[in-house]
Amino acid sequence: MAQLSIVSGSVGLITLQNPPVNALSAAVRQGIVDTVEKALSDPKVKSVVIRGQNGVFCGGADIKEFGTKMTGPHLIPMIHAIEAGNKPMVAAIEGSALGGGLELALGCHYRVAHSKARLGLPEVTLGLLPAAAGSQRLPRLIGVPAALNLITTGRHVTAAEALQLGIVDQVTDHDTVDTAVKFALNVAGQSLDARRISTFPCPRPAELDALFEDAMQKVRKSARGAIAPVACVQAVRAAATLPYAEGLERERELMATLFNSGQARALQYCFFAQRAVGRWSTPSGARWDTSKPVPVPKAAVIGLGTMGRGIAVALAQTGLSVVAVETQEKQMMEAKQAVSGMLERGAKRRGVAPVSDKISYSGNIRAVADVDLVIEAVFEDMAVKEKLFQQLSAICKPGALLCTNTSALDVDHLASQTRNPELVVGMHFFAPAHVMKLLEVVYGRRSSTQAVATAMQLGKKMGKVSVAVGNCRGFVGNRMLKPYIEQAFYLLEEGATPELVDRALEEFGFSMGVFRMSDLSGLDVGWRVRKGDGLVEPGLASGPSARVRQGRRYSPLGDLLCEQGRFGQKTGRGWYQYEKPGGRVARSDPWLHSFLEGYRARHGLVARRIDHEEVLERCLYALINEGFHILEDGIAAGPEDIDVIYVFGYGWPRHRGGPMFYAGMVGLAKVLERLEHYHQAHPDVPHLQPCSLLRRLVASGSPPIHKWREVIRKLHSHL
Ligand SMILES: CCC/C=C/C(=O)SCCNC(=O)CCNC(=O)[C@H](O)C(C)(C)COP(=O)([O-])OP(=O)([O-])OC[C@H]1O[C@@H](n2cnc3c(N)ncnc32)[C@H](O)[C@@H]1OP(=O)([O-])[O-]
Repeated sequence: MAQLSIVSGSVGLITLQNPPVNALSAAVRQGIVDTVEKALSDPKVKSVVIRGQNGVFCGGADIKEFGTKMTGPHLIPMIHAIEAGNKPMVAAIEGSALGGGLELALGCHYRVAHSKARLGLPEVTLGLLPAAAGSQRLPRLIGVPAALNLITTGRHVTAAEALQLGIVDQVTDHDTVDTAVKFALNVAGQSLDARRISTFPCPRPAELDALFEDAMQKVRKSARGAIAPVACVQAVRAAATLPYAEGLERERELMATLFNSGQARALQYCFFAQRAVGRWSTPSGARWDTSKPVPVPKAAVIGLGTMGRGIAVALAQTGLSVVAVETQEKQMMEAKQAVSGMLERGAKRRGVAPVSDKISYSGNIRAVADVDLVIEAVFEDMAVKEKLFQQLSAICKPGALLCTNTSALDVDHLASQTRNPELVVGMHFFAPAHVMKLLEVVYGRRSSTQAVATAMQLGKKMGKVSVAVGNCRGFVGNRMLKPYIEQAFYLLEEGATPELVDRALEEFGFSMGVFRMSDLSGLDVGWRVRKGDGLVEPGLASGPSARVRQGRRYSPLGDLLCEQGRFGQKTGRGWYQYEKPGGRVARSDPWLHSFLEGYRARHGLVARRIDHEEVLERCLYALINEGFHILEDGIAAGPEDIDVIYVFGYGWPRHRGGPMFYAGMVGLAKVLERLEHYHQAHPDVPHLQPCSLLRRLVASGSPPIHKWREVIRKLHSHL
C-alpha cells in the first residue's frame, strides 16, 4: 500500500505502508504505481518525495512472495515510470534502503538519506541479483569497481559511505522527510535530463577484461560453490559492455536461472530461519514473547584462556562492565595484552574508541560478588567446573545468573552444585567468541524462564544469533559433529586419505574439511574427551578388540596420532604437516600416508577405492541422522534451530540451507535409503541406523520442512 498527500503546497509525498520494513509486496507495488500516476498528472504537484512509513524507507522485494505466484505490477516498469516522469522524484531514505528498496531509490532523480540509514543490494545473500535494474543502474552511477563490490558482497553501506560513493546526494542529521521536501521544492521545474541513471553511459575502466576476470576469480574462491555471486559479476559486466536495454535483458536471463534455483530457496530459508530462532520456546512452555529478561549491566568472565578472552571482549563491546577473573598470573598477563589488542583492532574496524576501561581484571574470584551474570570459561573438566559453581553459588549476589561456556558437559549437573539451580544456564560460545556469530543457550531441567530469556537477550545484544537448545551431551552442534567425525575416521580405515575426505567436503562448500578443521582446533581436545569417556586404551595396538570399544566399532586413529604428539597446527603435525608449529598452511604428509597403510595392515583392513559421493553420504547423512534424533528428543525445537547452528557455527555452506534443509532437498526417502544401505554394510555403527523420526517423516509422505514440527508434535504427544 502507498498513500499520496500534498505537503508545502506543491510536493507530492508518497508514503509506502507495509510495516515493519515496507517490503515491496504486490499491494505496495500497486500503491506506488497508482500514487506516482496521480502525482504526475496532478498539476498542483511540482515535485515528489517517496518515503517509507515508521522510519524505514524500504527493505526490498517481499521475500515471502518468492516462490508463490507473482501478482501485481512488476518492479522494473514501475521504477522506469518513476525515472521517466517529468517531475523530480526524491527518495527520502531513513532506516534501510535495501535490494528493491535501493533500486526504487535509484529510479528516483535524487536521494536524500538520514545519517543513520543503511543502503545496499543484498540480493546475493538470498541467492539472487539486483534484478530490478540495480545491476545496471548502480555501475552507471558509481562506477564498475564500487558497484561490483557492493553487488557481489551484498554489504550494507552507511549513509556517509553512500554519499562518498555518489549513491546519495545529501545526508542529513535532521528530519529526513523535511529535508527531502525542501530539496524537492528547490529542484522543482529543473531539467531531469542529467538525472536519469539508466541513460548514463557506464564508465568503462581501463583493463576491463582483467578487472572482471579478477572479480570472477575472487567470487569463485569465496563463494564455495554459490552461484549468485558469479551471476552478479556477469550482470555487472553486462552493464559495462552492453547498451542499457540489452544489459537489462541479460540481468533478466541471469535472474531467471537464479530465481528457481535450490540455492536461492536455501538462502531465503536461512533468512527466515535466522529470525525464527529468536522466537524460541522450551518444552516446559517458556516462550520468547512471555518471558521477561532481567537487566545485565555488569557481568563477569572467569578463566581467560582463548574463549574467556573473546567473551570478555564481546561483552565489553556490547557496553557492559566486565570483571575478568584469572587466577594464574602468567595467563592473566598474556590475557590482558591479548584482550587490549582485540579491543583496539575491533574499535579500529568499527571506527569507534576502544572500550578497555569497561574491563577490570582480578586474580580473586571474590571480585564477582556484585555482578549480575557470570560466564565461566575455565578448563573443560567437570571436577574443576563443579568446584567453581559451588564457589560462585556462595559468592554471587542473590539473583545473579551463573552461566557455563562448556561445549558438552552436563548443565543440569553443574546446576545441582548451586543453591539456585534455576539461575544456571549454558552459554556456549564459539571460538573466537568476539567474532563468531553463534551462541547456543542451553536450558537445563530447572533453568528458570527468566534465566533463559536473559541469556538469549544478552546474546542478541552481543550481536549473536542465539539458539535455545536443551541439555544433552554436546548440545546440538557438537552432538551432531560426533557421528560426522566418526565416519571420517572410518573412511580413513577403509582406504580414504585426509586429503580425499577434506576435498569432498570442501567442494560441497564447507570452509574446511573435517581433518583440516581438526588440525586447527587441536586433536588433543577430542582425545581428552575420549579419555574422560574411558574410550582411550593405549597399548591396544592390534587384534579385533583394538577397534571395538564399549561394544561398538571404534577408530583409535586420532588417539594414535595424539600419542605421537601430533596435535595439529599447534605442534606443526597432525593429519597434515605444517611449516612450523603454529603454521597455517596444510601440506600432505607422507608419514601419515604410510602410517595409515601400516595401521590397515596391522588390523587386516584392505583399502578400497572411496569416492566423493560416499564421503558426503556417510559423513553428512550420519550428521543429519543425529539431527533427527535431536528433534525427536526435543533438544532442538525445530529444524531451523539446527540449521542456524550449523550455518553460523560449523561452516555449513549457507547456500545449502543447513543439514536438515539439505536433507529435505536431497529427499528424505533417499537419505533414509542410503542410511539403511550403509547401516547394513556397517551394522556395528549405531549412528548409521536411521532415526525413527526420519522413518516417520518418510512414511507421512516427506512433508516440506516447515511442516516437520507438526509431525514432531504428534510424536511427542504420543509419548
Ligand atoms: C526482482 C527482484 C529484485 C529485488 C530483490 C529484493 O529486493 S530481495 C530483498 C532484498 N532485501 C533484503 O535482503 C533485506 C532483508 N531485510 C533485512 O535485512 C532486515 O530485515 C532489515 C535490515 C530491513 C531490518 O532489520 P531488523 O533487524 O530491524 O528487522 P528484522 O530483520 O527482524 O525484520 C523484521 C521483520 O520483517 C521481515 N522482513 C524483513 N525484510 C523483509 C523482506 N524484504 N521481505 C519480507 N519480509 C521481510 C522479517 O522476516 C521480520 O519478520 P518477522 O520475523 O518479524 O515475522
